[in-house]
Amino acid sequence: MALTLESAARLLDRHGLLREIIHGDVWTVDASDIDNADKPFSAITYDTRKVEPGALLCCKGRFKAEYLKDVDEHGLAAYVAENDFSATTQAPGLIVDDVRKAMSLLSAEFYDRPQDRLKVIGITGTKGKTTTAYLTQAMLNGCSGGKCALFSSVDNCLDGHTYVESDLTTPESMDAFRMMREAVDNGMEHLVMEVSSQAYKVDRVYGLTFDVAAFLNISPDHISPIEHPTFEDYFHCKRQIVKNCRSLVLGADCARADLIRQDARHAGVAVSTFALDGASPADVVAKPADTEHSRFSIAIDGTTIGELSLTLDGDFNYANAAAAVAIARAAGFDFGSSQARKALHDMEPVRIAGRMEHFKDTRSDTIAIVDYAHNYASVTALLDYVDQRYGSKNPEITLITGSTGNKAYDRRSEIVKAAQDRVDHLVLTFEDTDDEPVEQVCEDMRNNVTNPQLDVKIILDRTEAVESTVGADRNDSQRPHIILIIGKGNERWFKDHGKHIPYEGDDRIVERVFNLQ
Ligand SMILES: CC(=O)N[C@H]1[C@@H](OP(=O)(O)OP(=O)(O)OC[C@H]2O[C@@H](n3ccc(=O)[nH]c3=O)[C@H](O)[C@@H]2O)O[C@H](CO)[C@@H](O)[C@@H]1O[C@H](C)C(=O)N[C@@H](C)C(=O)N[C@H](CCC(=O)O)C(=O)O
Ligand SMILES: Nc1ncnc2c1ncn2[C@@H]1O[C@H](COP(=O)(O)OP(=O)(O)OP(=O)(O)O)[C@@H](O)[C@H]1O
Repeated sequence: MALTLESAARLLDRHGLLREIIHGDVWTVDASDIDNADKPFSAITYDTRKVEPGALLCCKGRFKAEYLKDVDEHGLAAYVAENDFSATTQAPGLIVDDVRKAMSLLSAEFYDRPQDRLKVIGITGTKGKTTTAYLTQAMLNGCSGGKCALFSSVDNCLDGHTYVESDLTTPESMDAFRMMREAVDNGMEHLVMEVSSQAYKVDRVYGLTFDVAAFLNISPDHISPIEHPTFEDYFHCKRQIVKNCRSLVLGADCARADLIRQDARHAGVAVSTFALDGASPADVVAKPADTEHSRFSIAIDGTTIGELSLTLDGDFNYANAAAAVAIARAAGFDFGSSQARKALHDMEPVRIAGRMEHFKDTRSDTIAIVDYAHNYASVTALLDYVDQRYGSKNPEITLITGSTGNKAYDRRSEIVKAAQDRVDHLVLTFEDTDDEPVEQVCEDMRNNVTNPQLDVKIILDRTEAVESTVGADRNDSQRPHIILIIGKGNERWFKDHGKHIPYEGDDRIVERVFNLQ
């Protein structure tokens, strides 16, 4: 059904969000007092620069009245806001208590509730969201003939096969519902999406019920004045997914799993679990099938359904694969049938640019790994992998890392804490920032080093940091070398003072220096 001023007002009122409608001198809660209240809006936007005749505008975030300067000439039909802008526009205003919640509800209606036509899967957790989302999409795509869409922090995919770089982990609600509509129109039946803590903090998924939600793990991250003031707030935001789903998949080893189970009990939501073998008991378990940990078997309810060998290395990625199996099962996939082997097989080739990418030098015994680890949990997982896979060769390990400026301050100590007793050399370098000087971020990290044996260098220019470390002459060295370059993945830009600045990319620099291009 088309969205009109009348139906928008009714919807907002039903959700207790509508204060009043203001149009010139008219203040009312009855939309029929406003001319054209039954005329469908032609478009919906949160950006005045995109207003077209007949559009509904949501004024959210750090919106300023001055943005409304030309909107009447562009034909604005109405706006939704927490403030009265009748002094700046002649369009009627739906004045609400919370514009972000209003925007989510209105966008869903404007796009004709595409979520009702999709099986929607939401994945949250501190680490593994993107990987689990890709693995789940591969499996659901395989069993549905390519009908699974994806919203992730790397790419969005609205047709099962075309991947377009994304801006946010979880899109703004309006963008999410617009993309869901496009996915439905493209014939998609499933949507797998990452759900960040910010998504709940700023109501990007308000009113959305996930058919299946996954809560992978939780550890401190994203703590800063512009993200979450405390770990409690970060965790609280993520926990909202539990009461907004029909079925929950939970990492059996997730910290504070008991609290998440309580949330699920209170919400009447069924819980199933996944884990790596040897940890907590779980419904879906991944267990190494060889000593190299390059193959794992997957068991559901104690019965092995098959084995898989992922292109993505690392035990943690098999935990992510077990999560994907548990998610697909909760979404209704029948692993009891002969399809189980194919489902596991569908996950094997999944690669995610910039995650666990290995590069072998042809001239020395050196391996460089480009990965997206950037907090305590992921750096620990990465070093556990290095230990498990290469530890017997006693390699010399160098870690090249920075940490983001202006936010996630806890990472500066946590990355150092995870690495300082497990690597030989630490190279601190550029990472995304806003206006905080990168020198300061690197100095903060250096000040967290307490291991006097650790060789620490600051090389602010990231290209130089990677080039000089990867290109160092190692011909005389007795030990093999592992160089871990983390935190940027395959990103081809830096964020600096709110702008994207082109960057060659960690992976490409390694390929160039190793002569692999
Ligand atoms: C805190 C937050 O959620 N900020 C997001 C938000 O900003 P905002 O609403 O304040 O928007 P703004 O850019 O200040 O502008 C205010 C409004 O004025 C409008 N405008 C602006 C200019 C104009 O001429 N006319 C006009 O109408 C803008 O379209 C906007 O709607 O809306 C923007 C797009 O609409 C987002 O890009 C932006 O995310 C910022 C950039 C961001 O990076 N946030 C991070 C913290 C984030 O969300 N991260 C999470 C987690 C990542 C993880 O887990 O690793 C994520 O989900 O990505
Ligand atoms: N299950 C896991 N446990 C611990 N570390 C993991 C796990 N899965 C992935 N990692 C590590 O975290 C990094 C990021 O993985 P991924 O992108 O899948 O997580 P994410 O939750 O989407 O992260 P972010 O929120 O930072 O985008 C990987 O490069 C790897 O180092």
